[in-house]
Amino acid sequence: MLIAEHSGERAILVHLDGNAPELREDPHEFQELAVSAGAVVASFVQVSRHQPTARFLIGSGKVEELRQLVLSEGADLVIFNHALTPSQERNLERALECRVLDRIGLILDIFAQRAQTYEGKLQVELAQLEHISTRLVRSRTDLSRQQGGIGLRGPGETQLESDRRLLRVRVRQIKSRLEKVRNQRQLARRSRQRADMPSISLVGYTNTGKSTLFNLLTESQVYAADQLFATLDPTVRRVQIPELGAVTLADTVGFIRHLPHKLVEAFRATLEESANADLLLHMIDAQSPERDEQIQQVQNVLQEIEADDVRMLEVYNKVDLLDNVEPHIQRDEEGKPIRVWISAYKEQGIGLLQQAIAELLEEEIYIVTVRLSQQQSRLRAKLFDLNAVQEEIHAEDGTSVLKLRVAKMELDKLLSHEGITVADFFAQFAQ
Ligand SMILES: Nc1nc2c(ncn2[C@@H]2O[C@H](COP(=O)(O)OP(=O)(O)OP(=O)(O)O)[C@@H](O)[C@H]2O)c(=O)[nH]1
Ligand SMILES: [Mg+2]
Repeated sequence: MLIAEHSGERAILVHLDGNAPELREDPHEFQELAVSAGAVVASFVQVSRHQPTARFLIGSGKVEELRQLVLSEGADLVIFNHALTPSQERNLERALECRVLDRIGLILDIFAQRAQTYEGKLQVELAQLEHISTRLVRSRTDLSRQQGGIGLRGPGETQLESDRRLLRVRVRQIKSRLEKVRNQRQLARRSRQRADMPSISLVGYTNTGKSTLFNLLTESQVYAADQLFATLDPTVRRVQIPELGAVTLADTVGFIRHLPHKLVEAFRATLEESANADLLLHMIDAQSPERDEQIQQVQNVLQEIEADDVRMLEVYNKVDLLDNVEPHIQRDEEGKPIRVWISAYKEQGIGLLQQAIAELLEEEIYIVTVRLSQQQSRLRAKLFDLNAVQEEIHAEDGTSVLKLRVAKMELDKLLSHEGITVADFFAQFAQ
């Protein structure tokens, strides 16, 4: 299943044209996926087939053509740009005498190659095992039907039984390990929240430039490349936004259309970081011919992970490749930034982006200096409990001057417990 082990394998790509929704994949993206997995494209075959067949997905005449092509090209594997059922995959492998991979297997393979962290690796392995296990179950049914079942509990089936048992054990093991890692990550997230820094998550279709922007803003060196799914593991860094202060910025895995459901499941936990962010930066490749479709795909996934109600700023990237578009901020009727046009690569419009981020997040936090007397020691203690105090200066007259930076919601809650309105608090204490 893994292409990784022998990168540079020669692959024949098969893409079906058709009207059915599951056939509406992008042939260009398919090539990029295959290359991202390390395959050498020996041949690209476009098959027009309005009614995919159950046995092979494609017609048997086409299967024969493909078999010839496998021979003449000396191909190592044939990759389909669509989901194959386990039995289609097996029928094709037999007929073509060659390894066959479907779209899900291909994406899983790329994920397996890219995963860096312990958690990422576990997630991919889980998705792969689950992908394999459906295939094992089906082959057992096929086998018993073929052999009539009676007296045929031969070694084949025993092997399958024990394979399945091993799979189940491994799946359980991975799930419990994942649970542990996730608990740790949640703790880390809580402590970030306690530090009371607004959090920003970069989301978007794969290859739109998220990591390029991340590196630029955080002055770090996350892997950015002209490959699909260059980033798999979320990276979180602290960065200073002028006019705003410190925030956390997370780079995340890129999305893709028809992301296999198993993978959305597997990466749910990491993507959920995005659902907890104060602001999403939705990176968009402004010059992609597939731009609108990609935006829609990302919206769908955001909905699935329940992050669609998080405040969002669209970042139209790669303006350097567009004619007649300069970096700028687009605003809604109320004047709120909704879209920023930039080039992360050429470092154009970055100041505008930071400005738009500051404007959007400023609404969420108070940054204010207050002077409290000794009578307000209780209030002072509560502000410290909230981690709202960035700096304290004790004045000679016994008052203390506090530099506050606090989420609006949290301060509102605290003050209402204390029986003070926000307006009164500012009127009495703000400097
Ligand atoms: N021309 C141009 N290319 C860009 C720009 N920003 C990024 N790129 C290129 O786009 C490609 C993808 O960039 P990445 O930053 O890896 O994209 P990503 O969104 O992190 O991709 P995944 O991690 O795969 O989701 C790289 O080749 C970048 O050099 C830009 O503003 N202009
Ligand atoms: Mg990336």
